[in-house]
Amino acid sequence: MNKQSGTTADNTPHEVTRNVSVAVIGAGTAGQNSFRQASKIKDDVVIINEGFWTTTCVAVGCMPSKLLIAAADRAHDANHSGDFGVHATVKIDGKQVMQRVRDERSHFASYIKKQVDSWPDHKKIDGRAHINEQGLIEVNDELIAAEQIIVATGSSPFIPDGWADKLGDTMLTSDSVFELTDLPNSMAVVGAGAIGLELAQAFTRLGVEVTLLNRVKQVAGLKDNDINQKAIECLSHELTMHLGSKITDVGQKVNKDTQTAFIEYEDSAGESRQWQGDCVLVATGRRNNIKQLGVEHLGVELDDKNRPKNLSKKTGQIGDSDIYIVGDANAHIPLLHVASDEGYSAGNMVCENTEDAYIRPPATPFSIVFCSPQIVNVGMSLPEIQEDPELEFVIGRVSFDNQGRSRVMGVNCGLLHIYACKKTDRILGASMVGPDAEYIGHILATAITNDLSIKDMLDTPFYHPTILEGLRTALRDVQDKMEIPYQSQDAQEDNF
Ligand SMILES: Cc1cc2nc3c(=O)[nH]c(=O)nc-3n(C[C@H](O)[C@H](O)[C@H](O)COP(=O)(O)OP(=O)(O)OC[C@H]3O[C@@H](n4cnc5c(N)ncnc54)[C@H](O)[C@@H]3O)c2cc1C
Ligand SMILES: NC(=O)c1ccc[n+]([C@@H]2O[C@H](COP(=O)([O-])OP(=O)(O)OC[C@H]3O[C@@H](n4cnc5c(N)ncnc54)[C@H](O)[C@@H]3O)[C@@H](O)[C@H]2O)c1
Repeated sequence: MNKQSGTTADNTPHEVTRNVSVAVIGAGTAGQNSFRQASKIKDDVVIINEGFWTTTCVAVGCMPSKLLIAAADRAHDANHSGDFGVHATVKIDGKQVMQRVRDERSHFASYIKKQVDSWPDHKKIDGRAHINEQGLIEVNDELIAAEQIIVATGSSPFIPDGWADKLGDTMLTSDSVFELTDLPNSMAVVGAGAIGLELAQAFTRLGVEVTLLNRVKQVAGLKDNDINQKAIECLSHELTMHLGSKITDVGQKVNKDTQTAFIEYEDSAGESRQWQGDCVLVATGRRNNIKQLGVEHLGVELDDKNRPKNLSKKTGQIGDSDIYIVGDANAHIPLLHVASDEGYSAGNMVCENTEDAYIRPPATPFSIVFCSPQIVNVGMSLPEIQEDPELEFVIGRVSFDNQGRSRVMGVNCGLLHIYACKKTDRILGASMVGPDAEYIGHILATAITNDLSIKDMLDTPFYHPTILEGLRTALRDVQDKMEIPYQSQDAQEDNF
């Protein structure tokens, strides 16, 4: 790829302006990790980024969303303390809520900024990169020939065709919602994936009148029907959801200085309905930023969903080429820890850092949605297990509706399914909605990653009274269904 000249766009030079060993495109979590690792060994590494250098996670993703949820949870606890005989009067200051989200975000961003500021200026290029037909990188007035390229361009909110124009200023996405200076009175959230659920519930808890619409009767993409039904039941206690709705039109009505958004939809019974309110948060998925980049000029083939073919899930390398596609850009698993690991691995690969480099194996699939109760998936999904005729499996279950500590805390709604292999006594996967699911998920991910047996797990102490005892109940149920008589205790006995 070391070509010295080429046909370039009108505003870029026809001669190569610099030759580098490695070019990283995109300075989010994945790109920054790649750059840091590659720079440990090679001096001629550049990183090109358009927009903020403080990562999607910190600027418009994981952190501001969790900050909003933190405020919402405070409001929820205060509003529901009456059940415990503790009566509080709650006043929500929307301006202060949103200001704290941004102030704390700035705090997190300052660490990243400090790191980025420490990198030499000549290695950082602020601009939008494009790969031309010669495989050279065009950015601003530069034409860069790179021996190896790491693409870490992330993903962006997907907005259905025409909605941005029709909704105008009444449309929000996760890119703009954290810039609100006050809480709206009412909001529709479209999409019941991770973003839609987390934000719809958070705004509801903060007193916004929220209506959540989703195309299918499924939340958080849950693939286990029982867990999906339970999640819908638990979330419906406080969230107005219209699942299985088909949106037929969106728009805004302008009346003097005020704008109102509307959504026309057919509900799950086929009835035509209209929603009206202050704004619409579009959370209909994200798409990887790759289509316009020109990776096809590097010999990368994309499938019909714009996912690169021949992707190494360990390093992001495309076949045995000099191209790596990491993080959300490869649309494999668009989560922070995956972007971080892939970026780190690719950075080590390109500089052949065999000294202190450890290329991590692909992580056990693991996701958490931070709604209440939380939704967690670990390892293989139920359909994946069912598709494999070799896998003889049982499903161990526990309900959290009457689980001791969950009831004590007033968070007793939930269900955990553990899928376990009869032949190997190992956990294949799990799906859950319930309290403390983030911790239960981590224990299950550790068990799968480290090949622990059900027996190993049951030999581990479970403290009483904890919500985690629910996990033990499900493990005992697995054991019972496998007919392995390690500990013949009644699976439900430790509910209290
Ligand atoms: C609201 C929200 C909440 C989330 N919550 C969680 C969570 O709780 N847990 C979790 O694990 N994940 C969460 N995620 C997902 C997580 O944020 C992403 O998986 C992760 O940030 C992706 O990192 P990345 O490095 O791949 O991309 P990014 O951080 O997006 O970096 C990509 C960079 O490339 C730049 N770029 C794009 N195209 C070009 C180009 N042509 N030239 C130059 N630069 C370019 C972009 O501007 C950007 O700066 C959340 C996401 C959102 C939106
Ligand atoms: N806690 C977390 O880990 C976390 C939090 C937020 C985001 N994320 C990441 O961000 C990614 C994107 O999240 P997301 O929630 O935007 O996407 P998603 O793909 O998970 O969910 C989108 C939802 O929108 C629905 N939808 C799509 N088009 C629609 C339409 N026209 N009308 C009604 N419903 C429609 C889909 O049925 C789906 O339920 C996630 O996959 C995840 O990787 C993770």
